[in-house]
Amino acid sequence: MLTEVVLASSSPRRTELLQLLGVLHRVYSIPIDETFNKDTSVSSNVVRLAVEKARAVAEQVPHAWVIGADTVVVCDQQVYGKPKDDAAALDMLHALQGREHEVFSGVAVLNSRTFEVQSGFRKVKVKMSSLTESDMLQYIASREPLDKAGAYAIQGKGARWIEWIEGDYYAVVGLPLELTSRLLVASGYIF
Ligand SMILES: Cc1cn([C@H]2C[C@H](O)[C@@H](COP(=O)(O)OP(=O)(O)OP(=O)(O)O)O2)c(=O)[nH]c1=O
Repeated sequence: MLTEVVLASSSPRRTELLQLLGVLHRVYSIPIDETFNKDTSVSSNVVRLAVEKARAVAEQVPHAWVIGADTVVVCDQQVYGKPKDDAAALDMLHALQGREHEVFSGVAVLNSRTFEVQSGFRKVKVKMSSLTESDMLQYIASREPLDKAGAYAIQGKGARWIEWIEGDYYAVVGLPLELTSRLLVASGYIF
């Protein structure tokens, strides 16, 4: 019998999104090495990292559904995670502005009693409008880009420059909710 849901994430957005579903949970995050493996696809990397985040927590928490997730932005075969500083954020915004790119979000639900895993990913196309140099510098000065993959937040001030998306909005924010619900149900969670 599993007794609780644990979100293995330090992202305040992910806990807010999980709350939208009405899934009571606590947050417990253990940092892992998030280095991408260049020999495998982006989708398999985000799924692997989601599983690793969940597994690290599952080792400490018995009898839980442990949820892990990972989100990256891809443009021109370049993979963008969270920028390490302002200069990296500026480089990312330069690369993405005026272009279409893809957001990949992997999710894993791990049963910490059996270590059985349900996992998957969502890919979303996003079109960002053109930004001036001053738009980018002002946006970085707001600090919003610093903890976001691709250096923007669709759910924040970055929304000013999102022309359209094709796919699950919640996957861009960091937790695809339809997929997460499906994985929870497949793991025996009852809504
Ligand atoms: C593209 C985009 C990303 N993001 C966020 C979602 C994720 O929090 C972050 C990507 O980094 P992740 O490494 O996926 O997650 P994290 O470091 O924030 O949290 P943890 O690893 O502990 O789970 O970027 C947005 O909030 N809005 C957006 O529009």
